[in-house]
Amino acid sequence: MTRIKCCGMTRVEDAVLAAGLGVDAIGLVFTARSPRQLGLGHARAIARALPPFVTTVALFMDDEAAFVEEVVAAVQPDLLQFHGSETDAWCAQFGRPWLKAVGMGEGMAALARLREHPHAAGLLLDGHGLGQPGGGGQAFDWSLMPRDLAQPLILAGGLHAGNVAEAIRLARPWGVDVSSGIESEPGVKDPAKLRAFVAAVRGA
Ligand SMILES: O=C(O)c1ccccc1N[C@@H]1O[C@H](COP(=O)(O)O)[C@@H](O)[C@H]1O
Repeated sequence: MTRIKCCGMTRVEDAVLAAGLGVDAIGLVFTARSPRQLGLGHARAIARALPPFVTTVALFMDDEAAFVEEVVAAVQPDLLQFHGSETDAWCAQFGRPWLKAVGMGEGMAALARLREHPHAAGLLLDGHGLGQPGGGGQAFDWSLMPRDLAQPLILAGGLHAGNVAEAIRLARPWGVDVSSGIESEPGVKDPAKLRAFVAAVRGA
């Protein structure tokens, strides 16, 4: 069964709906390089509204270590997600499991970077280019998804209800991650798109 993460949640009701639909993980964005950035109190309210067995993921992009620690202390996320140029050793300092996002915008040239994060709990392959933020609905060539890495691979970038089944068929990921593909505008999730996305993954 393909796991589902819905990222960039900004409203309690959207996160609770996603959990009720069986979504496995909810992403909360803390980097200032996003229109979905949350304050600590807001993020805590969303995290506390979630039922057991739903993973909360805190997303950062080249943020200061002190800021990451502040978020960890206040929100107690289950998993961290790093989207910038963070090294394997830097990501390890928080004593929490993490996902390392790698932008696949450069195609084959990006594949080598996937091997630079052996201690990440999983690798998230996103459609953006090197140094660019995600969350913009940019897909990559799914046939580039490697088959020889030990870590779970999460497919992200430009997914929506209309293409996710084909993406799963081609890339065979451990999980999928979606943000803008279930929104009506940046940061505002659309319940109908969310339902359709979950149904498409379950039907794949
Ligand atoms: O969501 C954001 O605003 C964001 C900002 C900076 C880095 C990553 C971000 N989101 C991540 O981008 C991917 C794909 O998003 P989309 O589905 O293409 O809109 C996803 O992993 C989000 O976690």
